[in-house]
Amino acid sequence: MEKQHKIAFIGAGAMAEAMIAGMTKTLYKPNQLIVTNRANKDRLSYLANTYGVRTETNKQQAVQEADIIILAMKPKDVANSMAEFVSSIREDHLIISVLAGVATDSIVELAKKRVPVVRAMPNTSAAIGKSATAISLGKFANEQHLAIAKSLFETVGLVTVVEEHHLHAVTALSGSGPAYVYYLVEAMEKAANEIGLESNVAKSLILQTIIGAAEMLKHSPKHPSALRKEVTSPNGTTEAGIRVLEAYRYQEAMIACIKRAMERSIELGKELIAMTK
Ligand SMILES: NC(=O)C1=CN([C@@H]2O[C@H](COP(=O)(O)OP(=O)(O)OC[C@H]3O[C@@H](n4cnc5c(N)ncnc54)[C@H](O)[C@@H]3O)[C@@H](O)[C@H]2O)C=CC1
Ligand SMILES: O=C(O)[C@@H]1CCC=N1
Repeated sequence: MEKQHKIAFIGAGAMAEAMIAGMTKTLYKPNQLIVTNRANKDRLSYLANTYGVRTETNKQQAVQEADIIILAMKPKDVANSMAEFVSSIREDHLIISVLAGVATDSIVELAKKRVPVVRAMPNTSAAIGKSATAISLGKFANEQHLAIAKSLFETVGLVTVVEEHHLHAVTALSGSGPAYVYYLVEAMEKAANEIGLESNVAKSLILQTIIGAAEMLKHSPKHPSALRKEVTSPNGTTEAGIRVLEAYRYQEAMIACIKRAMERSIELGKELIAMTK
């Protein structure tokens, strides 16, 4: 039987919870997960009560007990956080970082050891096993570490392996991606309200429309633009609506959004390097 890894989460926010929710629904027993955060004990109690995971306020203790350390704090907090448990990091640990923008080399430097690091970019759909996660290896990580990280993230969705420099793009696209979809839904809900639909009716219609379109994208061999054209009758309602989106440069806005998110990922990595110099 495969070894049951003990996993210490350092950081217990939105992303950690999404992973914990997904992981405890599948391969992991709650007692394999030890969760720590900066100081919020109520948050730890909530996670213990909701998922049955163990919580720990002593990060050194959590790290010592674990085989895998998952870094899940904000990028700006990683240096201070790792300083709290650096003496407990061993070279036989596997560190998995989900931090946006932060290079594996920066994590190795903060660990002050030749420790294997896997950098991952999941998204919050991990909570329901639907994350799109990309991972890449740091300089001391090998194929075995990759396999461990891959199987961990496969419990919460799809996993793809990319070269590390591509993780900035991945972060902008699929790490932040759920927020772009939620933003669209928010706009659709506002519109529905303004054109007089009752909110419950609108919600279920919007939800089914998004799910239906996503399933079409998944199962149809057609390009998204072909699927769009099938909805767009000449001189019909969709064409009239899309003309407005074009006037507002909707596609250009989305492209600019994703490019700016990618730039921000690069900035976050550089800000950490500047902070730790
Ligand atoms: N929220 C998302 O959709 C995604 C987030 N990420 C990455 O995940 C990381 C966490 O993001 P969120 O969960 O959204 O943030 P969050 O703000 O919800 O959670 C951050 C957590 O870090 C903890 N923390 C801060 N300083 C600490 C310290 N010194 N020691 C231990 N814990 C400490 C906080 O107590 C909190 O539990 C970020 O680096 C982000 O780039 C990656 C993919 C998606
Ligand atoms: O907004 C952020 O920085 C994080 C990374 C990807 C999603 N949330």
